[in-house]
Amino acid sequence: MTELVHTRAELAATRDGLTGTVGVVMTMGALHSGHETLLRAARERADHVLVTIFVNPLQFGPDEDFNRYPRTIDVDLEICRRAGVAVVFAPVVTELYPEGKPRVWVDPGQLGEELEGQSRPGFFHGVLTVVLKLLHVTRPDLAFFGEKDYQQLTLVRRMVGDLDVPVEIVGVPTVREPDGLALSSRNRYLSPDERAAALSLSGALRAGAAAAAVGADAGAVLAAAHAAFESGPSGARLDYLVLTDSDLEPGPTAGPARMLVAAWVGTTRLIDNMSVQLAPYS
Ligand SMILES: Nc1ncnc2c1ncn2[C@@H]1O[C@H](COP(=O)(O)OP(=O)(O)OP(=O)(O)O)[C@@H](O)[C@H]1O
Ligand SMILES: CC(C)(CO)[C@@H](O)C(=O)[O-]
Ligand code: BAL
Repeated sequence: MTELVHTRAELAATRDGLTGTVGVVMTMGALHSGHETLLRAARERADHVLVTIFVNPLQFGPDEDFNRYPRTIDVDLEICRRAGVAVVFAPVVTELYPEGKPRVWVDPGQLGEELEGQSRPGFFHGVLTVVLKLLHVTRPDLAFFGEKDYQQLTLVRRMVGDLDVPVEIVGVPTVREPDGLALSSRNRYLSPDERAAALSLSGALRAGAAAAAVGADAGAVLAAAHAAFESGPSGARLDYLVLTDSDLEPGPTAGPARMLVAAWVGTTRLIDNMSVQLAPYS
């Protein structure tokens, strides 16, 4: 049975009653198969799975979609029940921020200002602040994050390392539609034409990965990805398309690397990323 709790006091009491290991999956709700994969991964590794559902106002800019973000709590609960989730913590905003915005925030450092942080100023300050708070109130042994939000996963790992937070962070590979589109709650904003245009993101990444697979160097990999984006379905406007090393440090590298893309499709901003293996320097 899945227990739904809304307050920190209820959560603390329920958490105290869980014996064995606890895995947390933090979400903003509007659950889809990507989230279900995280729930399964958590079930496999932990004795109990605790899910948080919270649309965190701190990570939304003034012109972003906080108000229209999909809220589907009944369906979300059913998904959690089917997945064997022990506890769902779904607080209202004032439960986590009783005095409005906190005075003290987590500073994500330089990487927090780049890529997503450059396009969404303050985004990672808001994400890391709420993640740290949710880690404190849920007290998990393990916390599961999707690679779909690769920069977020990287920064959460850095935060728990740099600030000595006693939790293991587990990354879960991106779940995609059969045609390559990464699952995302924001996909439900897309019209049929926009849904087609959204394939430009995964198409670019796949072209880059394919070039790397036949030995292209970093410059050629990036060029192949850009060319695929430009010649892909029309309607997507590129924000960034970059190649970094696996820790998101810039510069072409040999060995494991990461290609990341963000683009606007209509009024919806989508992100995606893929690992690419660059040939060793000869
Ligand atoms: N396709 C996916 N594959 C793997 N993990 C995912 C996928 N989509 C979301 N996640 C992970 O689920 C967790 C909760 O994400 P969130 O609730 O923001 O969903 P989302 O689909 O990323 O939403 P949005 O469209 O707003 O970005 C995050 O760790 C995120 O990386
Ligand atoms: C980690 C998170 C739940 C923090 O609000 C959010 O950024 C998300 O859903 O990826
Ligand atoms: N999926 C990351 C949370 C966000 O885009 O706000």
